[in-house]
Amino acid sequence: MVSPLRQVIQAFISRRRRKKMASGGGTSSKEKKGFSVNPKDYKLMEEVGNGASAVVHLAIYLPTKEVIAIKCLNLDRCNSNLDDIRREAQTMSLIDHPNVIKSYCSFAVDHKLWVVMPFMAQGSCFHLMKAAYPDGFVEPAICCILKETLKALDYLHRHGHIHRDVKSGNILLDDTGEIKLGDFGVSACLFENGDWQRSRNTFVGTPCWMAPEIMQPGSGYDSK
Ligand SMILES: Nc1ncnc2c1ncn2[C@@H]1O[C@H](COP(=O)(O)OP(=O)(O)OP(=O)(O)O)[C@@H](O)[C@H]1O
Repeated sequence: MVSPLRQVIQAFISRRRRKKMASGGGTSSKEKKGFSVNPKDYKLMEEVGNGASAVVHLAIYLPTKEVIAIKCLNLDRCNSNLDDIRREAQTMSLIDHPNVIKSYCSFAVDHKLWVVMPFMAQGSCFHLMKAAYPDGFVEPAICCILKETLKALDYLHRHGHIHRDVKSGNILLDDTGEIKLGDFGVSACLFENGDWQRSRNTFVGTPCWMAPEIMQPGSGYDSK
C-alpha cells in the first residue's frame, strides 16, 4: 500500500512534470469561479479540522457537485476580533498563488462566517505526522513541502503580508500533490495608510513556533 505522504509526493512530482511539459504555462491550479453566497447551495459534511476560532467542514457545492471545504468562524465567540476576521476573509479572497489557500467567497450564516475554499484531502502536515509519521517526514518530503511553503511566503511578503503563524497545522496537502499555506487568522499587512510599515510589534502566533525576535519585547519584526 502506498503511504499517504508518498502518494502526495508522487502526485507532486508528476504534477511538476506535467507543468514542464505543458507549453504556455497557464495556471494549473484548480481555479474555480462563480461560487454563490447562498448557504442553500452548500451541503456541509463531516468536520475535518478545528482550531481556536473555527471549525472546518468538508462540503459539497450543490450546483456543480464540487467538493470544497468551508471554514465556519463563530462570530459570537470572536466579538472583540471582528477586524481580524474581516482581514482574514479579505486576504484569502485576494490571494492568487498556487501555494496559498484562497477563499472562493465568504458570507454570514446565522452567527457564523462561512469561508468557502478548496478542500485539501490529506489535511495538515501536523495531522498527517500525528496519524502516520510520529518520527517526522523523510527528508525528500520535507524538501518538497518546505520549498512550496517558502514560495507561498515569498508571494505573501512581496504583496505586503506577513502570515505570523507558520506551523505544520497550517500547511495543507491534498492528494493531487498540491501544498498550500492556510489560516490567515493572525496575518498582518505591512502596507497601511498608504505607507510601508517598517515593522510590527504585536505578539501573535503559536508560542512554540515563534521566532525569538517576536517574543523579544520592543524590538519589532518584519517579513524576514
Ligand atoms: N481547506 C482545508 N481542507 C482540509 N482541511 C482543512 C482546510 N482548512 C483547514 N483544515 C483543517 O482544519 C484545521 C483548522 O483550520 P484553521 O487552522 O484554519 O482554523 P483556526 O481556528 O484558524 O486554527 P488556529 O487555532 O491554528 O488559528 C487545520 O489544521 C486543518 O487540519
